[in-house]
Amino acid sequence: MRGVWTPDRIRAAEERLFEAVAEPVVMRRAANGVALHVRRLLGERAGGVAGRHVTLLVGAGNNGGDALWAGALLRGRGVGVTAVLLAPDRTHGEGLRALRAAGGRALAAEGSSGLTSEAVGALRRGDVVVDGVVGLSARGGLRPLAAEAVGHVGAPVVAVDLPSGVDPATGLVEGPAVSAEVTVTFGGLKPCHVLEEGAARSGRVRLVDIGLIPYLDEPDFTVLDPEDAGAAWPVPSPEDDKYSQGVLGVAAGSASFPGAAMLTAGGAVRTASGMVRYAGPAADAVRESWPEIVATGSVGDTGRVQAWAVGPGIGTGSNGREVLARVLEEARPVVADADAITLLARDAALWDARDPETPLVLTPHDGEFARLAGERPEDRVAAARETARRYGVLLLLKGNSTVVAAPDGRVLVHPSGHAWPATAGSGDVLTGMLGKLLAAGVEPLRACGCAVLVHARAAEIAATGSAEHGGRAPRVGGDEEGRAERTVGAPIGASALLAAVPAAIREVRAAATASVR
Ligand SMILES: NC(=O)C1=CN([C@@H]2O[C@H](COP(=O)(O)OP(=O)(O)OC[C@H]3O[C@@H](n4cnc5c(N)ncnc54)[C@H](OP(=O)(O)O)[C@@H]3O)[C@@H](O)[C@H]2O)[C@@H](O)CC1
Ligand SMILES: [K+]
Repeated sequence: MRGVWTPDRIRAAEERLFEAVAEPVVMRRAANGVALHVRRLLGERAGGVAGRHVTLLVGAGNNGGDALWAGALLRGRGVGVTAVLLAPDRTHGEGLRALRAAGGRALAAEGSSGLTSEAVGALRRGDVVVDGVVGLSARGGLRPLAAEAVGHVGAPVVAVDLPSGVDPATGLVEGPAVSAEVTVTFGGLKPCHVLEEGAARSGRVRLVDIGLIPYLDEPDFTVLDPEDAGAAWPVPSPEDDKYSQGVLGVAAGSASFPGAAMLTAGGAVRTASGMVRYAGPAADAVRESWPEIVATGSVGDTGRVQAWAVGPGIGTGSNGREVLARVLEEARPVVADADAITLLARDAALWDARDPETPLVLTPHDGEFARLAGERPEDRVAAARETARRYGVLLLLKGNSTVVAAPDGRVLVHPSGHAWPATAGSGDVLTGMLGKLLAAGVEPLRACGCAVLVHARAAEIAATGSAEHGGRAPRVGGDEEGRAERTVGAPIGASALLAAVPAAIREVRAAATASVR
């Protein structure tokens, strides 16, 4: 599990650190980390370090200072280094002196009409480009000269702290921005590394210890790693029977639209052993697809369950409303998706059926969220947190970066880095998976985080066939640590995702086992 801190809180921790350790010492630590990861990337992409060429794109602040110091260190390893200075009269003085003393070159980016041809040549020549344009103090989209320079970068980029052009606090991008192969950040992750377009633009994020950790407070939110999901995933113990592992009730689909029922129920069956009961008009179709499910026609006939998954395909008319009200009255943990969210958004009386002490998880995409909150989410973390608090629910806001907020203010984010789950019926599978984790007694916020992570990984496995490669996706360029965007894949449907859920579970469980060795 990794913490994520807002830029303001990182800065506050930095202030406390600087009372104990001189600022230039901290900057040298940061630059050491940058130089290390540049060397690694040169090894991967240029086949070695000495004799290769690195271009630094340097802005006016300390972010540029980090890049210049890293350049000086790289000179010491025989790397040719050219710094392109976007603001020569405001460049970090000590960093520039260090680079020049080490034999690096520096040139002004701007000529009489935009970028000089020398600057363009340097940006094109680098085997790796270091992005030191702007870091934590970034405001708005890239300035025109910086934007023009970024447009000429063709080589793989190591971003210092964050990819320039990405808003540090939200991950949103306005106009041109750097797409990094590797982002080297300091002390703690920032929201831009895991949210919105920033997550994909950050590439592989590498955290460097600059001595900040003791000065950081509680993180603003956290990111689960595969080993966290693996450690929490329920598996039967020798004392277990089918009931003790948690029984899930599924109320989804209709006679004319049985697909939602089959996918939701399937998500539950593939997630954990134990038992799944189905209640609704698609009982025959569900029995046929999933003979292990006990299927009945209505919620009232279902028998005891430990949790409910309700909503996909139940409709938003009176039948759907009745099903949802009946499920809520049982005072068991509930995951409510799709039509159930629409019903809850427009019918305040439905909330009266709910026991406020019992966990209720809502899993909206942005459109459904707008029905609940009155507007589409902009700052997704703040929006999810506020809506979770207002309704007293766990709010799982689906998207490329999925945000899960608990009513007590805790937030988990899952940056999937790929969009393979964006396929019809995929949300139904997630609802079933999450319901089964709730039925098994997994703490609700963690259950949400685990379900989202495994669901996203299952989609990736289905799209790329990566489970056939020993659990690792085949990567373009042979980079085993590369991110999902560089994975070769083919579009999938939700049934393929569902079929890959066990492989994804095995993978996270293997990661958990490896991490305790
Ligand atoms: N404190 C420390 O010792 C440590 C700090 N560390 C490092 O320092 C970084 C923070 O440094 P920082 O605060 O100096 O600001 P920084 O992000 O470099 O940018 C400021 C300049 O950029 C400009 N600018 C703004 N927006 C822009 C845009 N959209 N497009 C283009 N330009 C834009 C703005 O220009 P102005 O508005 O003045 O014209 C301003 O002058 C942090 O990310 C980390 O790398 C590490 O070494 C650890 C120790
Ligand atoms: K940067």
